[in-house]
Amino acid sequence: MIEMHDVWKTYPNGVSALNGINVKIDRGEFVYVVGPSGAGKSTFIKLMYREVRLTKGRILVNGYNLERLKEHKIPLLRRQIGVVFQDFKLLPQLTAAENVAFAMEVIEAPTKKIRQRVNEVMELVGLGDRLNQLPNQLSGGEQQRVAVARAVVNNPAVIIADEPTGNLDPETSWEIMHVFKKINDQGTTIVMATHNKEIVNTMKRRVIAVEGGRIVRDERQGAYGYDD
Ligand SMILES: Nc1ncnc2c1ncn2[C@@H]1O[C@H](COP(=O)(O)OP(=O)(O)OP(=O)(O)O)[C@@H](O)[C@H]1O
Repeated sequence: MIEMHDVWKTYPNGVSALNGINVKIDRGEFVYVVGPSGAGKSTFIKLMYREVRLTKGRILVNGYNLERLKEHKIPLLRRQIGVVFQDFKLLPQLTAAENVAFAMEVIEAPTKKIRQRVNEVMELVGLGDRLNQLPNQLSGGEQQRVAVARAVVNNPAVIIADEPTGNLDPETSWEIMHVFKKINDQGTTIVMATHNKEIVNTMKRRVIAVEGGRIVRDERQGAYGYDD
């Protein structure tokens, strides 16, 4: 599903964010990426959807070699990857349902299919009764559910989430995690960078720890492993 072979990333300012990453993530896995601030977690996951370009090495995502990928094929790659951010990134002038529908409109899905699928994923995230609210009429947890619905609406093979519970209180964080678990149970691969110790320690999934741009730990049923 996702393979990195000796991947290095140096930013234009000279910061060496990743220093020789080797990893293989299989279809259907649920992977936490942990590590201290500035360790390279965001860089690691941004490489997976080509938000960041590597300096050296090779990355394969669902059969696509990311460095060889022609510009016009990038939408094809992105369709197979759903992304969830810490700050939700919803379009403020669109309703919850319209935010989710937008992700299908850009791939030119038929209108009828959009309506049906939007209802389905809004139910999946537990917001079947909030379709017409604007983001600022929703709580943080509800906004993140909309963002998760938007990420899954095109049936991606993988969801990449960067600190998705970072702005949420503990109870709301757990509600969001249950949504991610449900999506993973349906076969979608999930890669999540997080500082949430309690969630990582309770869920007991694969944990990849990054420090100084290197993978220092990779455990099947791992623990968070840091004090913060
Ligand atoms: N666009 C950029 N330009 C230059 N340096 C960057 C850029 N993005 C990240 N860095 C640097 O790369 C290193 C790794 O950053 P990254 O954001 O990947 O870490 P992180 O583990 O996700 O941190 P955090 O937990 O604080 O989000 C840091 O030294 C950071 O300052």
